Amino acid sequence: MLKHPETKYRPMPPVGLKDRTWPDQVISKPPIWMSTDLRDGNQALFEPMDAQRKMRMFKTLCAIGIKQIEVAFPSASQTDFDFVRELIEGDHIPDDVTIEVLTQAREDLIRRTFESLRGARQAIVHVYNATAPNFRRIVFNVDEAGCTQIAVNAARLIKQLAAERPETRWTFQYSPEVFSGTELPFAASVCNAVTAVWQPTPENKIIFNLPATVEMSTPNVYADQIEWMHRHLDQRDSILLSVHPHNDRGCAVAAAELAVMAGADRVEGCLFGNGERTGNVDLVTLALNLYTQGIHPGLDFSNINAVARTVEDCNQLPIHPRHPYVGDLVFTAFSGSHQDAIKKGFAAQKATAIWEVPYLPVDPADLGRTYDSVIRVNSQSGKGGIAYLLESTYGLVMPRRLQVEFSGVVQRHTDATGAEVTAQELWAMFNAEYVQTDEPLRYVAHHLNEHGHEQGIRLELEVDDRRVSLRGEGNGPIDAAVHALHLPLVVHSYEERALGLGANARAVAMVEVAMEGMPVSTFGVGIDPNIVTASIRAILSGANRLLQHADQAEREQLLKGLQAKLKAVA
Ligand SMILES: CC(=O)SCCNC(=O)CCNC(=O)[C@H](O)C(C)(C)COP(=O)(O)OP(=O)(O)OC[C@H]1O[C@@H](n2cnc3c(N)ncnc32)[C@H](O)[C@@H]1OP(=O)(O)O
Ligand SMILES: CC(C)C(=O)C(=O)O
Repeated sequence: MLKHPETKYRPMPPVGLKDRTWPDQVISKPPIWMSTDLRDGNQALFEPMDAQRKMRMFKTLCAIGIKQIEVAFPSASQTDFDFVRELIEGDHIPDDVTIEVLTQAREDLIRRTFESLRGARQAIVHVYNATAPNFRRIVFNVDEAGCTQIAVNAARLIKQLAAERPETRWTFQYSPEVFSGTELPFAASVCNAVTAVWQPTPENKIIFNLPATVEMSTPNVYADQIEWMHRHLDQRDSILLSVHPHNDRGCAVAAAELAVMAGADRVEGCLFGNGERTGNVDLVTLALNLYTQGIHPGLDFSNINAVARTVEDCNQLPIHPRHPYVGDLVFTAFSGSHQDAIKKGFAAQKATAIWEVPYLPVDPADLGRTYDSVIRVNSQSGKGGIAYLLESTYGLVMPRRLQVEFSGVVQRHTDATGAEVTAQELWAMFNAEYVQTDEPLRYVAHHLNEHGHEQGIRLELEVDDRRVSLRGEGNGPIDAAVHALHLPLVVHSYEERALGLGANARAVAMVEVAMEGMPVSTFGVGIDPNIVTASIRAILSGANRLLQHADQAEREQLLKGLQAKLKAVA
């Protein structure tokens, strides 16, 4: 990097449009979308698409609902020429779709381009020449008049060749290439010269496409450039004003949106932002940005993953996992406070039609994406995400204090491994930590009996590998089981819930227990088809976990009553 970049690079001058109106505009309808995936996108690939991939892309674009599709640069290669012929001769073009083709402003190329379009019902012929001063000087070695003449000559030839083929409904399009770096009065004067040749009417409009061939400025400057042209083009009511932003500064989406606010009627771009260098503007992001404002973009991304896989296959380029709306990770929250807010948001969402889930600008389901991947757990996660995964995957609804306790268990694991844990791994950890805790007390069976007003229980356990039978009484089965254990056990809370539905339903009981004389409480969990068995298992789980956390002296003290009982029954 240079210490003094000002010695090598010049800042883009502002347009100085003092009475600009675009900042106050609100986009209330979608622009006309034009896909250039098969042209600008295709020319930017390691390997341009073959005929099959081109056809797959074309059909996908049609299925999404794009009505103008730049299908080729027919004079550039036989593949491109043949593809246009196949579309026309194979009758692959839906009636409401217009194909477009690009050509340089050169006679031989324009003639070849028209040849490729023979027999088309309707077509847009798109011609360009670069108008920026460095192109005039370095590439073409022409002055302004010479540059204008290239455009005018091409416009004349196109008009003439179209008139010779009246069976096709023609639309003409002209791009002053590198508009973003062209002096505005000159850009307008070239366009107006082309208008004078093509003589459009409001019923038979022409298209002027103003490309940010290289994105050179902040998007507000591009918006000023577009508004300036919008005001200075002759016969504006006979012109569709189109933009073609590239993404060199990473602002193409913003530039396109501001350009539409500034008067553009049409946007050219590619799906997921493919295209030369940093890409063309991403049509999917633009469309879904509109959608999240409550404006239907007229494009269908209700199965966005399928579109993404097709585009990746056609382009042989991967889509970034953080790409807006479509990336694998864009509906995923790892961090705890996000997970907590999303979990609460989903619950609150059931009561309202307007989408309000925090952190999610769009309902993933609208794009055919599932909630499964919304919340993922790693060391940045909190109890909300863990609880969400166990609830959404296994139907386990944990009391808040159990969520807090279990998230400590998960946190120790994720801190140690540094890895993400799946819902299946969480469930296994939960079972190992709570449900399968049977040391030193292992449940074998129980038998209930009535003792007057009291509930009696005979509890069959294995204690340190010894089978024992303990009796207790209480005001219910849980109380009776606690008494049977002869442990100084206090039950702080008890919750039971169903896991699953119908014949496969099981009960889950969750108790918070403490030992008298010990400062800590902990949870025990039991799962069983029978609710009483689940509850007794939960008590044993809680007792075992307390005993495991006690030191040797505490453990002996706590087990004193039970040991005495065991001696007595031996
Ligand atoms: C910004 C964009 O994406 S524009 C689209 C760019 N896409 C492509 O270029 C892909 C397709 N193009 C090609 O395959 C080739 O350029 C072809 C087949 C069309 C033409 O190839 P060639 O005849 O070999 O010419 P080449 O591409 O090298 O062009 C150079 C000549 O065309 C002239 N030229 C370039 N663009 C234009 C234009 N838009 N209008 C008029 N003349 C032009 C140049 O000044 C140069 O002229 P010179 O030879 O007299 O100096
Ligand atoms: C031909 C034009 C529209 C182009 O692709 C560009 O300028 O980026």
